[in-house]
Amino acid sequence: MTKKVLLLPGDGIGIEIVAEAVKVLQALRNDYGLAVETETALVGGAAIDATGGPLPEETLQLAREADAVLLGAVGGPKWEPLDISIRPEKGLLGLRAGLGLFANLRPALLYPQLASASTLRPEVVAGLDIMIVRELTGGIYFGQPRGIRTLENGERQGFNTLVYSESEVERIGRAAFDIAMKRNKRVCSVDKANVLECTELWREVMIRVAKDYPEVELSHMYVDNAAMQLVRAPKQFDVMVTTNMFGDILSDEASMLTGSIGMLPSASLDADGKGMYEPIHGSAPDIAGQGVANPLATILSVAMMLRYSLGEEALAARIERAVSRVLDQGLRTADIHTEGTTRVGTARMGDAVVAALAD
Ligand SMILES: NC(=O)C1=CN([C@@H]2O[C@H](COP(=O)(O)OP(=O)(O)OC[C@H]3O[C@@H](n4cnc5c(N)ncnc54)[C@H](O)[C@@H]3O)[C@@H](O)[C@H]2O)C=CC1
Ligand SMILES: CC(C)CC(=O)C(=O)O
Ligand SMILES: [Mg+2]
Repeated sequence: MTKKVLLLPGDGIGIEIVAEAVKVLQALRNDYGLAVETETALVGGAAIDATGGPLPEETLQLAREADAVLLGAVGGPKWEPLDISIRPEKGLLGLRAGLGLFANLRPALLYPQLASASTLRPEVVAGLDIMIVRELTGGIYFGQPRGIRTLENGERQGFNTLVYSESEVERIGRAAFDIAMKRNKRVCSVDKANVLECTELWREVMIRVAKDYPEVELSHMYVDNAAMQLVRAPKQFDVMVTTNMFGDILSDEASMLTGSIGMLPSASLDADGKGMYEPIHGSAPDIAGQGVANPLATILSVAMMLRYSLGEEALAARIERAVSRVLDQGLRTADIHTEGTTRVGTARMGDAVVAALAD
């Protein structure tokens, strides 16, 4: 049966990188038997400009009806501060919550060809393969109350609330342990349980969940130490499970160990495996429109889509091999360019991946 994929390019480089991912999807449809049809809808700043709001009801409905969603990125200076293309009531966070996408998988995998592009020494990152499992629909990004209020003395005060219920922690814990069972059977839960009661509960629940996975070794780490350990000895980690905000920050950090934030894909899954797929980076207004953004994180997000939502493992592996192949050819966008390699733009990188699908 033909699967439906909803494309949400969004803003800034989102438009450029999704165009390259679409080339890959089209090649898989034309030449490799992928039964897929795509539709495109508005989200983020583009939707604000066209309809007055960042998440039109029609977009949410199309996303619900689709088998999977591919998102570029949203936001930009035009819609900041307090970027309304992202905020929980309706923007990107509203889309994630509206689809129930509580489990965000962010694999920090080093392609060996990019060892010299990593911020760490090649011997420290060789073989790096971490799966960051980030809780995506709770925590401080969603907690109530929130806002900016004026105190009696006239001073203004900003406030946000970190909230997790046991069931929210348990389901993300189970997602992380299930993934660990298919990997090296080690989960490191990252919290700040020495200061925040909310994450004291998080730790308790993780310990409880671990009892159902006797083969998996559970460890705990405070987030400040985890941030340091990631740049000291990242290969100590297999699966890291953490809160929405900590996972947001740690995954951007981990991306640089793989060469660039332009290399990290992600899958955001609901309880039934339906998902939205997106690079972990944002709309990169500083390079938008220049044709230099790295499309590989988005193309690798298509591979995750094929694996997790469309049941096409062989085609997912084909994309990942193609990415490896273009790196073998020495092709690099500016963010991963190193001496002796060939600098290419966004479109040429996308075309090269399409050509390498045949290998
Ligand atoms: N999922 C989403 O839609 C996200 C949206 N944002 C939004 O994006 C906008 C920009 O946010 P920033 O904090 O600047 O984060 P960003 O991730 O957009 O950019 C950070 C830095 O990484 C570079 N970069 C990002 N992706 C790249 C790629 N594919 N190739 C080469 N270089 C790349 C950018 O040029 C920039 O120097 C903001 O409006 C923010 O709210 C931020 C993060 C995620
Ligand atoms: C809405 C933000 C949390 C976007 C972001 O930075 C991310 O998901 O990585
Ligand atoms: Mg982020």
